[in-house]
Amino acid sequence: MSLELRDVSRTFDGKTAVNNINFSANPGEIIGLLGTSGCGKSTLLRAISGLDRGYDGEIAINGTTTKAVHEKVGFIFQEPRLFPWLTVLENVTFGLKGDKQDMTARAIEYLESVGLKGSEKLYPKQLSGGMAQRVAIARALVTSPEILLLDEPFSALDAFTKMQLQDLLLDVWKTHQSTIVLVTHDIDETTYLCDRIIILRGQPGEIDKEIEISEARNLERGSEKAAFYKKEILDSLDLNKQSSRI
Ligand SMILES: Nc1ncnc2c1ncn2[C@@H]1O[C@H](COP(=O)(O)OP(=O)(O)OP(=O)(O)O)[C@@H](O)[C@H]1O
Repeated sequence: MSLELRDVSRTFDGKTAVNNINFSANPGEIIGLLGTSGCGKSTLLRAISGLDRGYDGEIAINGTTTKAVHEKVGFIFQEPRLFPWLTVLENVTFGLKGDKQDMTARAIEYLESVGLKGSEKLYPKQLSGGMAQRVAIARALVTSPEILLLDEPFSALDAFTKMQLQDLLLDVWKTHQSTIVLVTHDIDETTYLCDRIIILRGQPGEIDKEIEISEARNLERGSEKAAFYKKEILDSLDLNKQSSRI
């Protein structure tokens, strides 16, 4: 599904958090939203998800303007937000409509696809951080979202688990081809995963730059080309003071 934001602004108690945001995502594209703390990244995701309707401007999903929570939009947060009293399997099937047996089979299939086969009966307190976030990914995917909104989904994880889950996300993306909007502070994550990176700056946050990764998902971690994009991003965020001193 495509996604388009037209002149989206959000004001809280007279203070503008994001101003005049315009961008679009084609079906199956992975868009990164990058910017320093407080520039309104999560505010934009909440508006796209329909959880917050207090914005100005328009958000169109597949060409249709909507302010409702769209059934084809899934959300993954920084913390897994699992119900502690439910098992892994019950967390994934929670709220699903339809035949219980079918839903259970579907949830098991998704748990398997995120590497959690055999963990269905565990409770959240028995899981590592990475396992819990895998459950959150399975729970988001089981509804077959066509637009997936990720708000710093891996930032609470150690570096190795983070890389494993980035690869897992790419695996599931290859199968489902969801359109993804990824909010992150991790520049390497954006160059590794995204087709385009939208850089927000300021308070209120505005789009400063859009960087297209022409070799999207063909940039190895640590490669020269990935470093080239990283420098471009750091420069545009004014986080490369050394280079301006030379
Ligand atoms: N519900 C709210 N009520 C009042 N102000 C809010 C609300 N939500 C966000 N804001 C304000 O909007 C601005 C943008 O916040 P937001 O959380 O979207 O930024 P962010 O870029 O996601 O930050 P971070 O990277 O630190 O998560 C901040 O000044 C924040 O205080």
